[in-house]
Amino acid sequence: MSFRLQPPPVARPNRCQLFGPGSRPAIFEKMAASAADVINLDLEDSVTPNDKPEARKNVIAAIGDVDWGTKTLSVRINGLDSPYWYRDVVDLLEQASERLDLIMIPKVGCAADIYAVDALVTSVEAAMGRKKRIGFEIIIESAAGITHVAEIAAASPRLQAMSLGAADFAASMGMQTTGIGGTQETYYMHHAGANYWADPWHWAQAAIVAACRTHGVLPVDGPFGDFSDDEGFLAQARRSATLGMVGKWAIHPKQVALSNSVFTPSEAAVAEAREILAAMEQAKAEGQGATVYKGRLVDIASIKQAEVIVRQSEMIAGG
Ligand SMILES: CC(C)(COP(=O)(O)OP(=O)(O)OC[C@H]1O[C@@H](n2cnc3c(N)ncnc32)[C@H](O)[C@@H]1OP(=O)(O)O)[C@@H](O)C(=O)NCCC(=O)NCCSC(=O)C[C@H](O)C(=O)O
Ligand SMILES: [Mg+2]
Repeated sequence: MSFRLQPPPVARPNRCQLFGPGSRPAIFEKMAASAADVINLDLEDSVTPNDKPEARKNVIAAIGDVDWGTKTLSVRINGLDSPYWYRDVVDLLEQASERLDLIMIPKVGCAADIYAVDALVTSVEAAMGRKKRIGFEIIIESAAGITHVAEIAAASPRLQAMSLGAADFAASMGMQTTGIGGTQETYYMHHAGANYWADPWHWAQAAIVAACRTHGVLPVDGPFGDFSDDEGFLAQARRSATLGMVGKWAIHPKQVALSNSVFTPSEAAVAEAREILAAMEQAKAEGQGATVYKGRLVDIASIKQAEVIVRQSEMIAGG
């Protein structure tokens, strides 16, 4: 470990973030009744320009009126390249109840984007005498965003989570696909007459996880567009979890249970992690830094790996 310790991220469950357009208030109660840990009411790309003012009003009313239980409640504002974002921030912080937890900033390209929103949020919060400090979550979904991901992760103490937005990311990168996440038919290796699919999102996810873990931010996988493909969603989510991401978006309610199933450590995984911790306690008592568990090496690093799983499960049980 470096002299600089890796800061822990905020301790709250973030296994699934369920999205819904702010222009569709009929689904807000259904979102609140879902098993998602985080609710994202959208003012950005799922809302047409004509509907933006009405969507803003719907969202502001729903923040106070709907019973969101213990969920983390987030609103995705419009991008800084639009004429809408400042009004989103001002109206939300002047009019919405203190139940609002987070603002999600889309299409972040550099740390200064977050600085700009932070300055406006800080000013309106102070002017309104708001007691609860709003947190931020952001989306990496452009070539600039992934290039500057490390400085973005360090940009504000308000920053709690960072997602990969596969659709805008693919567009910004000029990728030849209209798919949102998951396997891409044309991304494969060919060997001895057979095709082997590779994962075009892997490098961006790994960069996001590294930046987030360095700065104590939760790394989250974004949308999987084909909501009729459960197996495809599960495969994508399992890869993300294996890389260190803590959760995934749902763009349809049927994806919530899938996401929760992947990002909740299984009983077997937790039991094994506890056994590894016990085996290492025993090894320590015998003056050993390493031992054998089920025929494989476990050592001091294994303690940290096992603790990740136990901590996740305890935090989810407590949350
Ligand atoms: C995708 C949808 C438009 C589908 O809506 P619909 O046609 O109504 O679906 P169903 O008929 O299958 O709905 C079944 C029941 O579920 C309710 N419902 C639908 N959607 C939601 C929801 N999001 N939350 C809760 N409940 C929902 C329906 O009302 C039906 O209920 P009932 O009649 O009582 O059975 C729609 O799901 C939708 O709008 N999804 C969210 C879209 C969105 O927010 N997109 C933005 C995020 S993704 C993105 O922005 C890309 C990213 O930035 C990137 O760049 O990668
Ligand atoms: Mg997007």
